[in-house]
Amino acid sequence: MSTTQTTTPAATEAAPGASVAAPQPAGERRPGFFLRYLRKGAAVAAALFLIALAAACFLAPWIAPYASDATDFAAASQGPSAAHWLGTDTLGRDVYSRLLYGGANTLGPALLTVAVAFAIGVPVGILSGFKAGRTDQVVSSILDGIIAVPSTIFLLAVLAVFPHNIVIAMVVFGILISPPVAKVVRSATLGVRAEQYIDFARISGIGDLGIMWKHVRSKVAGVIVVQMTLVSGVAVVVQSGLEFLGLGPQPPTATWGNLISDAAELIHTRPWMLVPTGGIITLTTLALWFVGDGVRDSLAERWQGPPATRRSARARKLVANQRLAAATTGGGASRPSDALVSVDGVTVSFGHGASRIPVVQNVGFEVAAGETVALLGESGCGKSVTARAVAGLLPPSAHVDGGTAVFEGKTYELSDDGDTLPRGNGISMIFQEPVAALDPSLTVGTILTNSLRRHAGLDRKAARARALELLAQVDIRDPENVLKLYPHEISGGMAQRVCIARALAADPKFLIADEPTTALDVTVQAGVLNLLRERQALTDLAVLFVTHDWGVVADIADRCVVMYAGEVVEVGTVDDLFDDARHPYSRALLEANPSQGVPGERLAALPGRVPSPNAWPEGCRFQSRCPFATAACAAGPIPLTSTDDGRKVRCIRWEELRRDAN
Ligand SMILES: Nc1ncnc2c1ncn2[C@@H]1O[C@H](COP(=O)(O)OP(=O)(O)OP(=O)(O)O)[C@@H](O)[C@H]1O
Repeated sequence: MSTTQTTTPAATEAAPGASVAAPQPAGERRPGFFLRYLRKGAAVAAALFLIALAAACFLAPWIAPYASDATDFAAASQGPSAAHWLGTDTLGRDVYSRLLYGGANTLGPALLTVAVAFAIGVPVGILSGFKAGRTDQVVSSILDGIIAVPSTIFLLAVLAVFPHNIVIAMVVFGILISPPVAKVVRSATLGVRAEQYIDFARISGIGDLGIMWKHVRSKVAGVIVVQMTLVSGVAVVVQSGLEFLGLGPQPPTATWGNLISDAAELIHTRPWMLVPTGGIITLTTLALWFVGDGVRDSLAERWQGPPATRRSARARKLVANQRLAAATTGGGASRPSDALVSVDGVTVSFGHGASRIPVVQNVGFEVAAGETVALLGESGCGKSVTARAVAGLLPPSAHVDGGTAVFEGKTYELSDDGDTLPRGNGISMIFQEPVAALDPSLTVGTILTNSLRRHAGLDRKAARARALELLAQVDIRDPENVLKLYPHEISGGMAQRVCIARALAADPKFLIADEPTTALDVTVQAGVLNLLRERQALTDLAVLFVTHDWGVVADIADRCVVMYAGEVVEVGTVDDLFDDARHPYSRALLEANPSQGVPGERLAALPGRVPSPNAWPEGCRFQSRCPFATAACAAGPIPLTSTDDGRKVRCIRWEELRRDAN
């Protein structure tokens, strides 16, 4: 008897060696868009109503029981009957038939308004939100200027020039209503732009247009659909209002506005007339809104996954202990003489004008091919800002005030957008939240094959084959199955492996890893670090590893760059730092490291906190927390001194302190 074994997607993650990546429960696969929409009763009913209404209106000449202007004075002003389901008007015309004919005359121009508003508003909104900064400011000012135009007066002026031409009026209304649409789309785009998968796409070398098309469009689609339904409703109401005022097509042409106008004249004698004429507009508008909500929710559900989990403090402590033990057998590489990447003078500030504050100043480091350099320091020291400045992925509010990166002998001036950097097959990056770094609307297969087709120029079939290979290389079992999954359907550890696979797909020479294991479960972390080491050994990848975890440093790094309050305070090999840290901050950090603790003894704490960038003191920035600080430490800026043994330290007392300690 044969048995069939089923594996959950997360369980397909491999467990390399002893550092087993514990399987995590995967999310259930979600049904497709239409099935999700069909689960929403009100939205389905609304869509059916709108389809039936539109079909009936546009087929009115064939299905309406009477002609639009067929009069029957003998049956004038009657209520609903078998012959006239919604009654007749004062000329004996069938109200139901006129509603159908009027619907075609009303819905057509209203759809034109929507088409014009979105043809203008969507691209402008996406461009403005995505480019942000100066472009956004200019576009927003223009949009504000158009919004300030009193649209009703403008429409009346248009109708004065083109009397009763409701089509032109509604096209103009489409133009006038496009700025609010653009603003809503812009806001949604600004939110998407801040997502890590956009950074990931940028560091992969995808251009702005490609990112807007592949990653932004689908995320703002829900907002666009909701706006479309809202604008459609508004267009129907505005058009009917203009026709009600007698500014649209003249009687006997049937429009919903004209029908309401006729009914309003009989409000005292035959109030019933207002029910079908006003009711159809109300029902249409409501149905549009329900459809919009249903589409938006169905789109969003496609990539909504369970919230990301962070590992516990206890787990962090455990891994730090494990890794520190490993460090005692690890050897530190000496300072590289053949740096692949040489970063110098990185200075970044946030804010504008007088409130502009530097957060990173004059930071530099080198990384050789095959080397891992850890960028280390407490939270707020400027590690991520430095790493992002080098990758050209700073948020829009940040400004690069200076800095260069020499990469493979070529010098790049660092800039706010980093557009000139050799992204993709030069520099790549992986992030702290792996699931957030993967576009939730794309499957793992699409994410990887897009990257491969772009960078390696492979066709669809070859890209798929290479994607399978890459997944196998990052120790994912059953890659065939994983290719079909969405990011929310895989575990954090597997997502980080996919991110690494994607980063490696472009065959980069320099990988920036911004705390890539911090959000992962302790055992999964070890697997990811192993994987990075393996890939590095095979490809001679240079890695900048941002972390605040000495255990991780001991596990993976060759050298350390310790940062404090926006500047580098010490540079040395891992062994140098563990055996003979020279800056009091590095020493204090090591002493406060949980894995250094002696059982039964209180762990040394590092008192105080990193000063915020607007409160950096004159002189040594660590002075207020340093037990060895003297008046000289506050006298002026402390230089980063290179020592004879190839290390660097920013402390005027380091030699004296070292002598005292010995
Ligand atoms: N978007 C931002 N706007 C204003 N200030 C910011 C912004 N991002 C970072 N900063 C400031 O820049 C400084 C450096 O932050 P950064 O994130 O680089 O620190 P970090 O050492 O990487 O810390 P963590 O480990 O917590 O990420 C901090 O003072 C922080 O408050």
